[in-house]
Amino acid sequence: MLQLEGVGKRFGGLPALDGVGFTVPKGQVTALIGPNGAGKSTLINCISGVLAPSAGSIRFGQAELAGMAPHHIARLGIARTFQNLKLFPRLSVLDNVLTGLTCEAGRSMVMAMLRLPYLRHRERQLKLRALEALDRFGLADKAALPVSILAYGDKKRVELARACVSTPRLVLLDEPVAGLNADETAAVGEQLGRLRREGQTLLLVEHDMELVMGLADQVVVLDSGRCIAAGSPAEVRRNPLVLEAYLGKMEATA
Ligand SMILES: Nc1ncnc2c1ncn2[C@@H]1O[C@H](COP(=O)(O)OP(=O)(O)OP(=O)(O)O)[C@@H](O)[C@H]1O
Repeated sequence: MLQLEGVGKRFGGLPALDGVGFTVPKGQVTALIGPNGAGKSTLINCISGVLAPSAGSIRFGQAELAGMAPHHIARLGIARTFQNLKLFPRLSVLDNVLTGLTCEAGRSMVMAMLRLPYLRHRERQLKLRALEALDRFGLADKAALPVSILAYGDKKRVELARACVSTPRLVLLDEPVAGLNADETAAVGEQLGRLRREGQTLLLVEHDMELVMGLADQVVVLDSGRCIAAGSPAEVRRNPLVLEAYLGKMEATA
């Protein structure tokens, strides 16, 4: 579904990504792991169009994503969450989730000004979908609240609902449980597990190894901008390069 080949990204001459290549198969969960500064967020930003890669190819079906604008990439069916939340603090929870449907709603802006009955019906449909998405992530009772008053864990779930509301072909998740307590992590893990069972293709960046190992079909390991391993969770877990580069470091700091 998503195919990366030789992806590179330089910041002021320094390589953050160097020749990264792997495939994200349809209907599977691919986890991207690696120590701090390995280049995981940079890669997610290159795939979603926030950054243009300096080299290589990122193919999504027939489309080449490298250098494409984020809104074009979103329109192809790729949604994402952010490591540092990017919600609209002045909007309600429901309206934040509705922004995940702008690709579908935007086309009818001019018609919306005409207040045609069809459009009022369409608006209701979009609201219903947003409410359904909130319900799936256990937030239906908070729909009308300003998002700014929500606890951090709830805000993370609003981002997930916004990413999933458009039923995207691929969801990119940048550290969905970072900063959550054990109960909140378990709840999000359960919700991601449900998405997986429903056949949602996910590319997940996460430091929580328990979540990664329980959820991923394939694990890709980055270290200093390079892909050093890829395989099933069991294969990656016993790969000496990974143990040295990543898990070893974690144990050393534990
Ligand atoms: N906008 C930027 N300008 C300059 N350097 C950057 C920029 N963004 C990232 N980098 C550098 O690129 C490298 C990769 O960073 P990145 O945030 O992608 O790593 P990461 O694997 O996501 O780390 P973490 O797990 O801590 O989030 C780091 O050395 C970082 O300092």
